[in-house]
Amino acid sequence: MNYDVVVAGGRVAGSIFAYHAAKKGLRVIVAEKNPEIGVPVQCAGGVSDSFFRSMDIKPLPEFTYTRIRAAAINSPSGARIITENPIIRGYTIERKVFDRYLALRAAEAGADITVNTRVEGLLLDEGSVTGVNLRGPDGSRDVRCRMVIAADGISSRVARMAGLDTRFRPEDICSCAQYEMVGVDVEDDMMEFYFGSQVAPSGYLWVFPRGDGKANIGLGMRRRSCSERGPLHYLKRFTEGMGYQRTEFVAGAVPVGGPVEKTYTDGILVVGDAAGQVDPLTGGGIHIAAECAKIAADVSADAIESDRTDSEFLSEYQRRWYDKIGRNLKRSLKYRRVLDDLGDDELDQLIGSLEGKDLSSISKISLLKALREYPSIIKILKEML
Ligand SMILES: Cc1cc2nc3c(=O)[nH]c(=O)nc-3n(C[C@H](O)[C@H](O)[C@H](O)COP(=O)(O)OP(=O)(O)OC[C@H]3O[C@@H](n4cnc5c(N)ncnc54)[C@H](O)[C@@H]3O)c2cc1C
Repeated sequence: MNYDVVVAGGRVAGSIFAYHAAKKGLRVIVAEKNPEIGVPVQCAGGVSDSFFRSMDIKPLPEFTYTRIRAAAINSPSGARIITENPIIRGYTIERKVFDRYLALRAAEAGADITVNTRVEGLLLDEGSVTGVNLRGPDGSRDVRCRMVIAADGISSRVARMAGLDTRFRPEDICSCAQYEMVGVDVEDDMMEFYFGSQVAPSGYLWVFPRGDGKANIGLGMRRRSCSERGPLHYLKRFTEGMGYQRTEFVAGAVPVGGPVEKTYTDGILVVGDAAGQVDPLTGGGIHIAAECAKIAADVSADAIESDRTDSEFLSEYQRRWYDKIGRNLKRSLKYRRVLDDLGDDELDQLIGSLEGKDLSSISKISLLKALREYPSIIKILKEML
């Protein structure tokens, strides 16, 4: 069968693209190389209310664990700020179930889904995509299509096959390690974040509750040299002696250097982690991947309807997603770089000076006033605010 679009990758970006494209009447097939959608998990599962609102998805009990209302930020020496800012509100979710839910939703909208099937190559005619080569359990087959969506995760091979540069510099990749643990003493509605060179150098450690004493405890860090210890070392150190039981281990990498320069070319759009569409400060990518996938579906439908799958027409995708989230990603990258330069003492000063204050209502001026004894922190905040 011929398709309008072949999607490489069947997680958040791929399935949300497929859902919206199929709804618009496109013939779509999603090829996922793993035998099961959403497995292995590579996520802590924190998702904001705004994701569910903007994607018109109900936070169903089958994939949500706990309702999140607050976040605690812990400094190296133990100072602690708690924020109940509405942007924190959301859920912890089970990605295994959630990713499968998204794929089924796409299938119900009319997309074909095939697992255990890898996009192995692109079929090109004078530089334009005319199809893909798929490799699955029954061998290899060519599928004709008019467009390909590279939703194949960090450092997308599929986009690189089309000549796009989707590589990230090693210092812009956050390596993560996470345990699912039981018997954890954590409040069900609060995410905990820990900073400092002893806990997570050039990154942070998280504790995301899953209810009934279960939690995802993980950390992400950018390694600046090969001799530096990796995230697993710090994760073991943090959790050792706490008496919690480990029930799952997750490892993964997140691109945190901002998006790749070009996310389209003739017949191809790049979406999600593949395009570096991740918040560089938090490493959160679910909401951003989803927004960009929706935009990609709109542009693909227009391109196919007007028989214009050339690079010039598809540049509209980059313009639209950049308009929507480009500025936020740039600002987050700037914040991340500022935080990179903070030593433990400055983190202590910054977090300590805000302890006990209501962060959701604090104004920029009162924040700067409260910090007047710390000129170095004021300098940092002025860059951030
Ligand atoms: C440890 C960790 C914790 C995280 N926690 C959070 C969090 O709490 N909240 C949040 O918002 N974000 C979080 N993220 C980031 C988030 O998981 C990603 O941004 C998001 O999953 C990106 O989705 P995606 O669909 O773009 O890519 P991916 O999830 O990487 O999916 C790509 C898919 O493509 C498939 N694939 C690859 N190559 C091919 C091919 N050639 N053919 C077919 N299929 C292929 C892969 O098997 C995979 O299923 C976390 C990431 C990590 C590593």
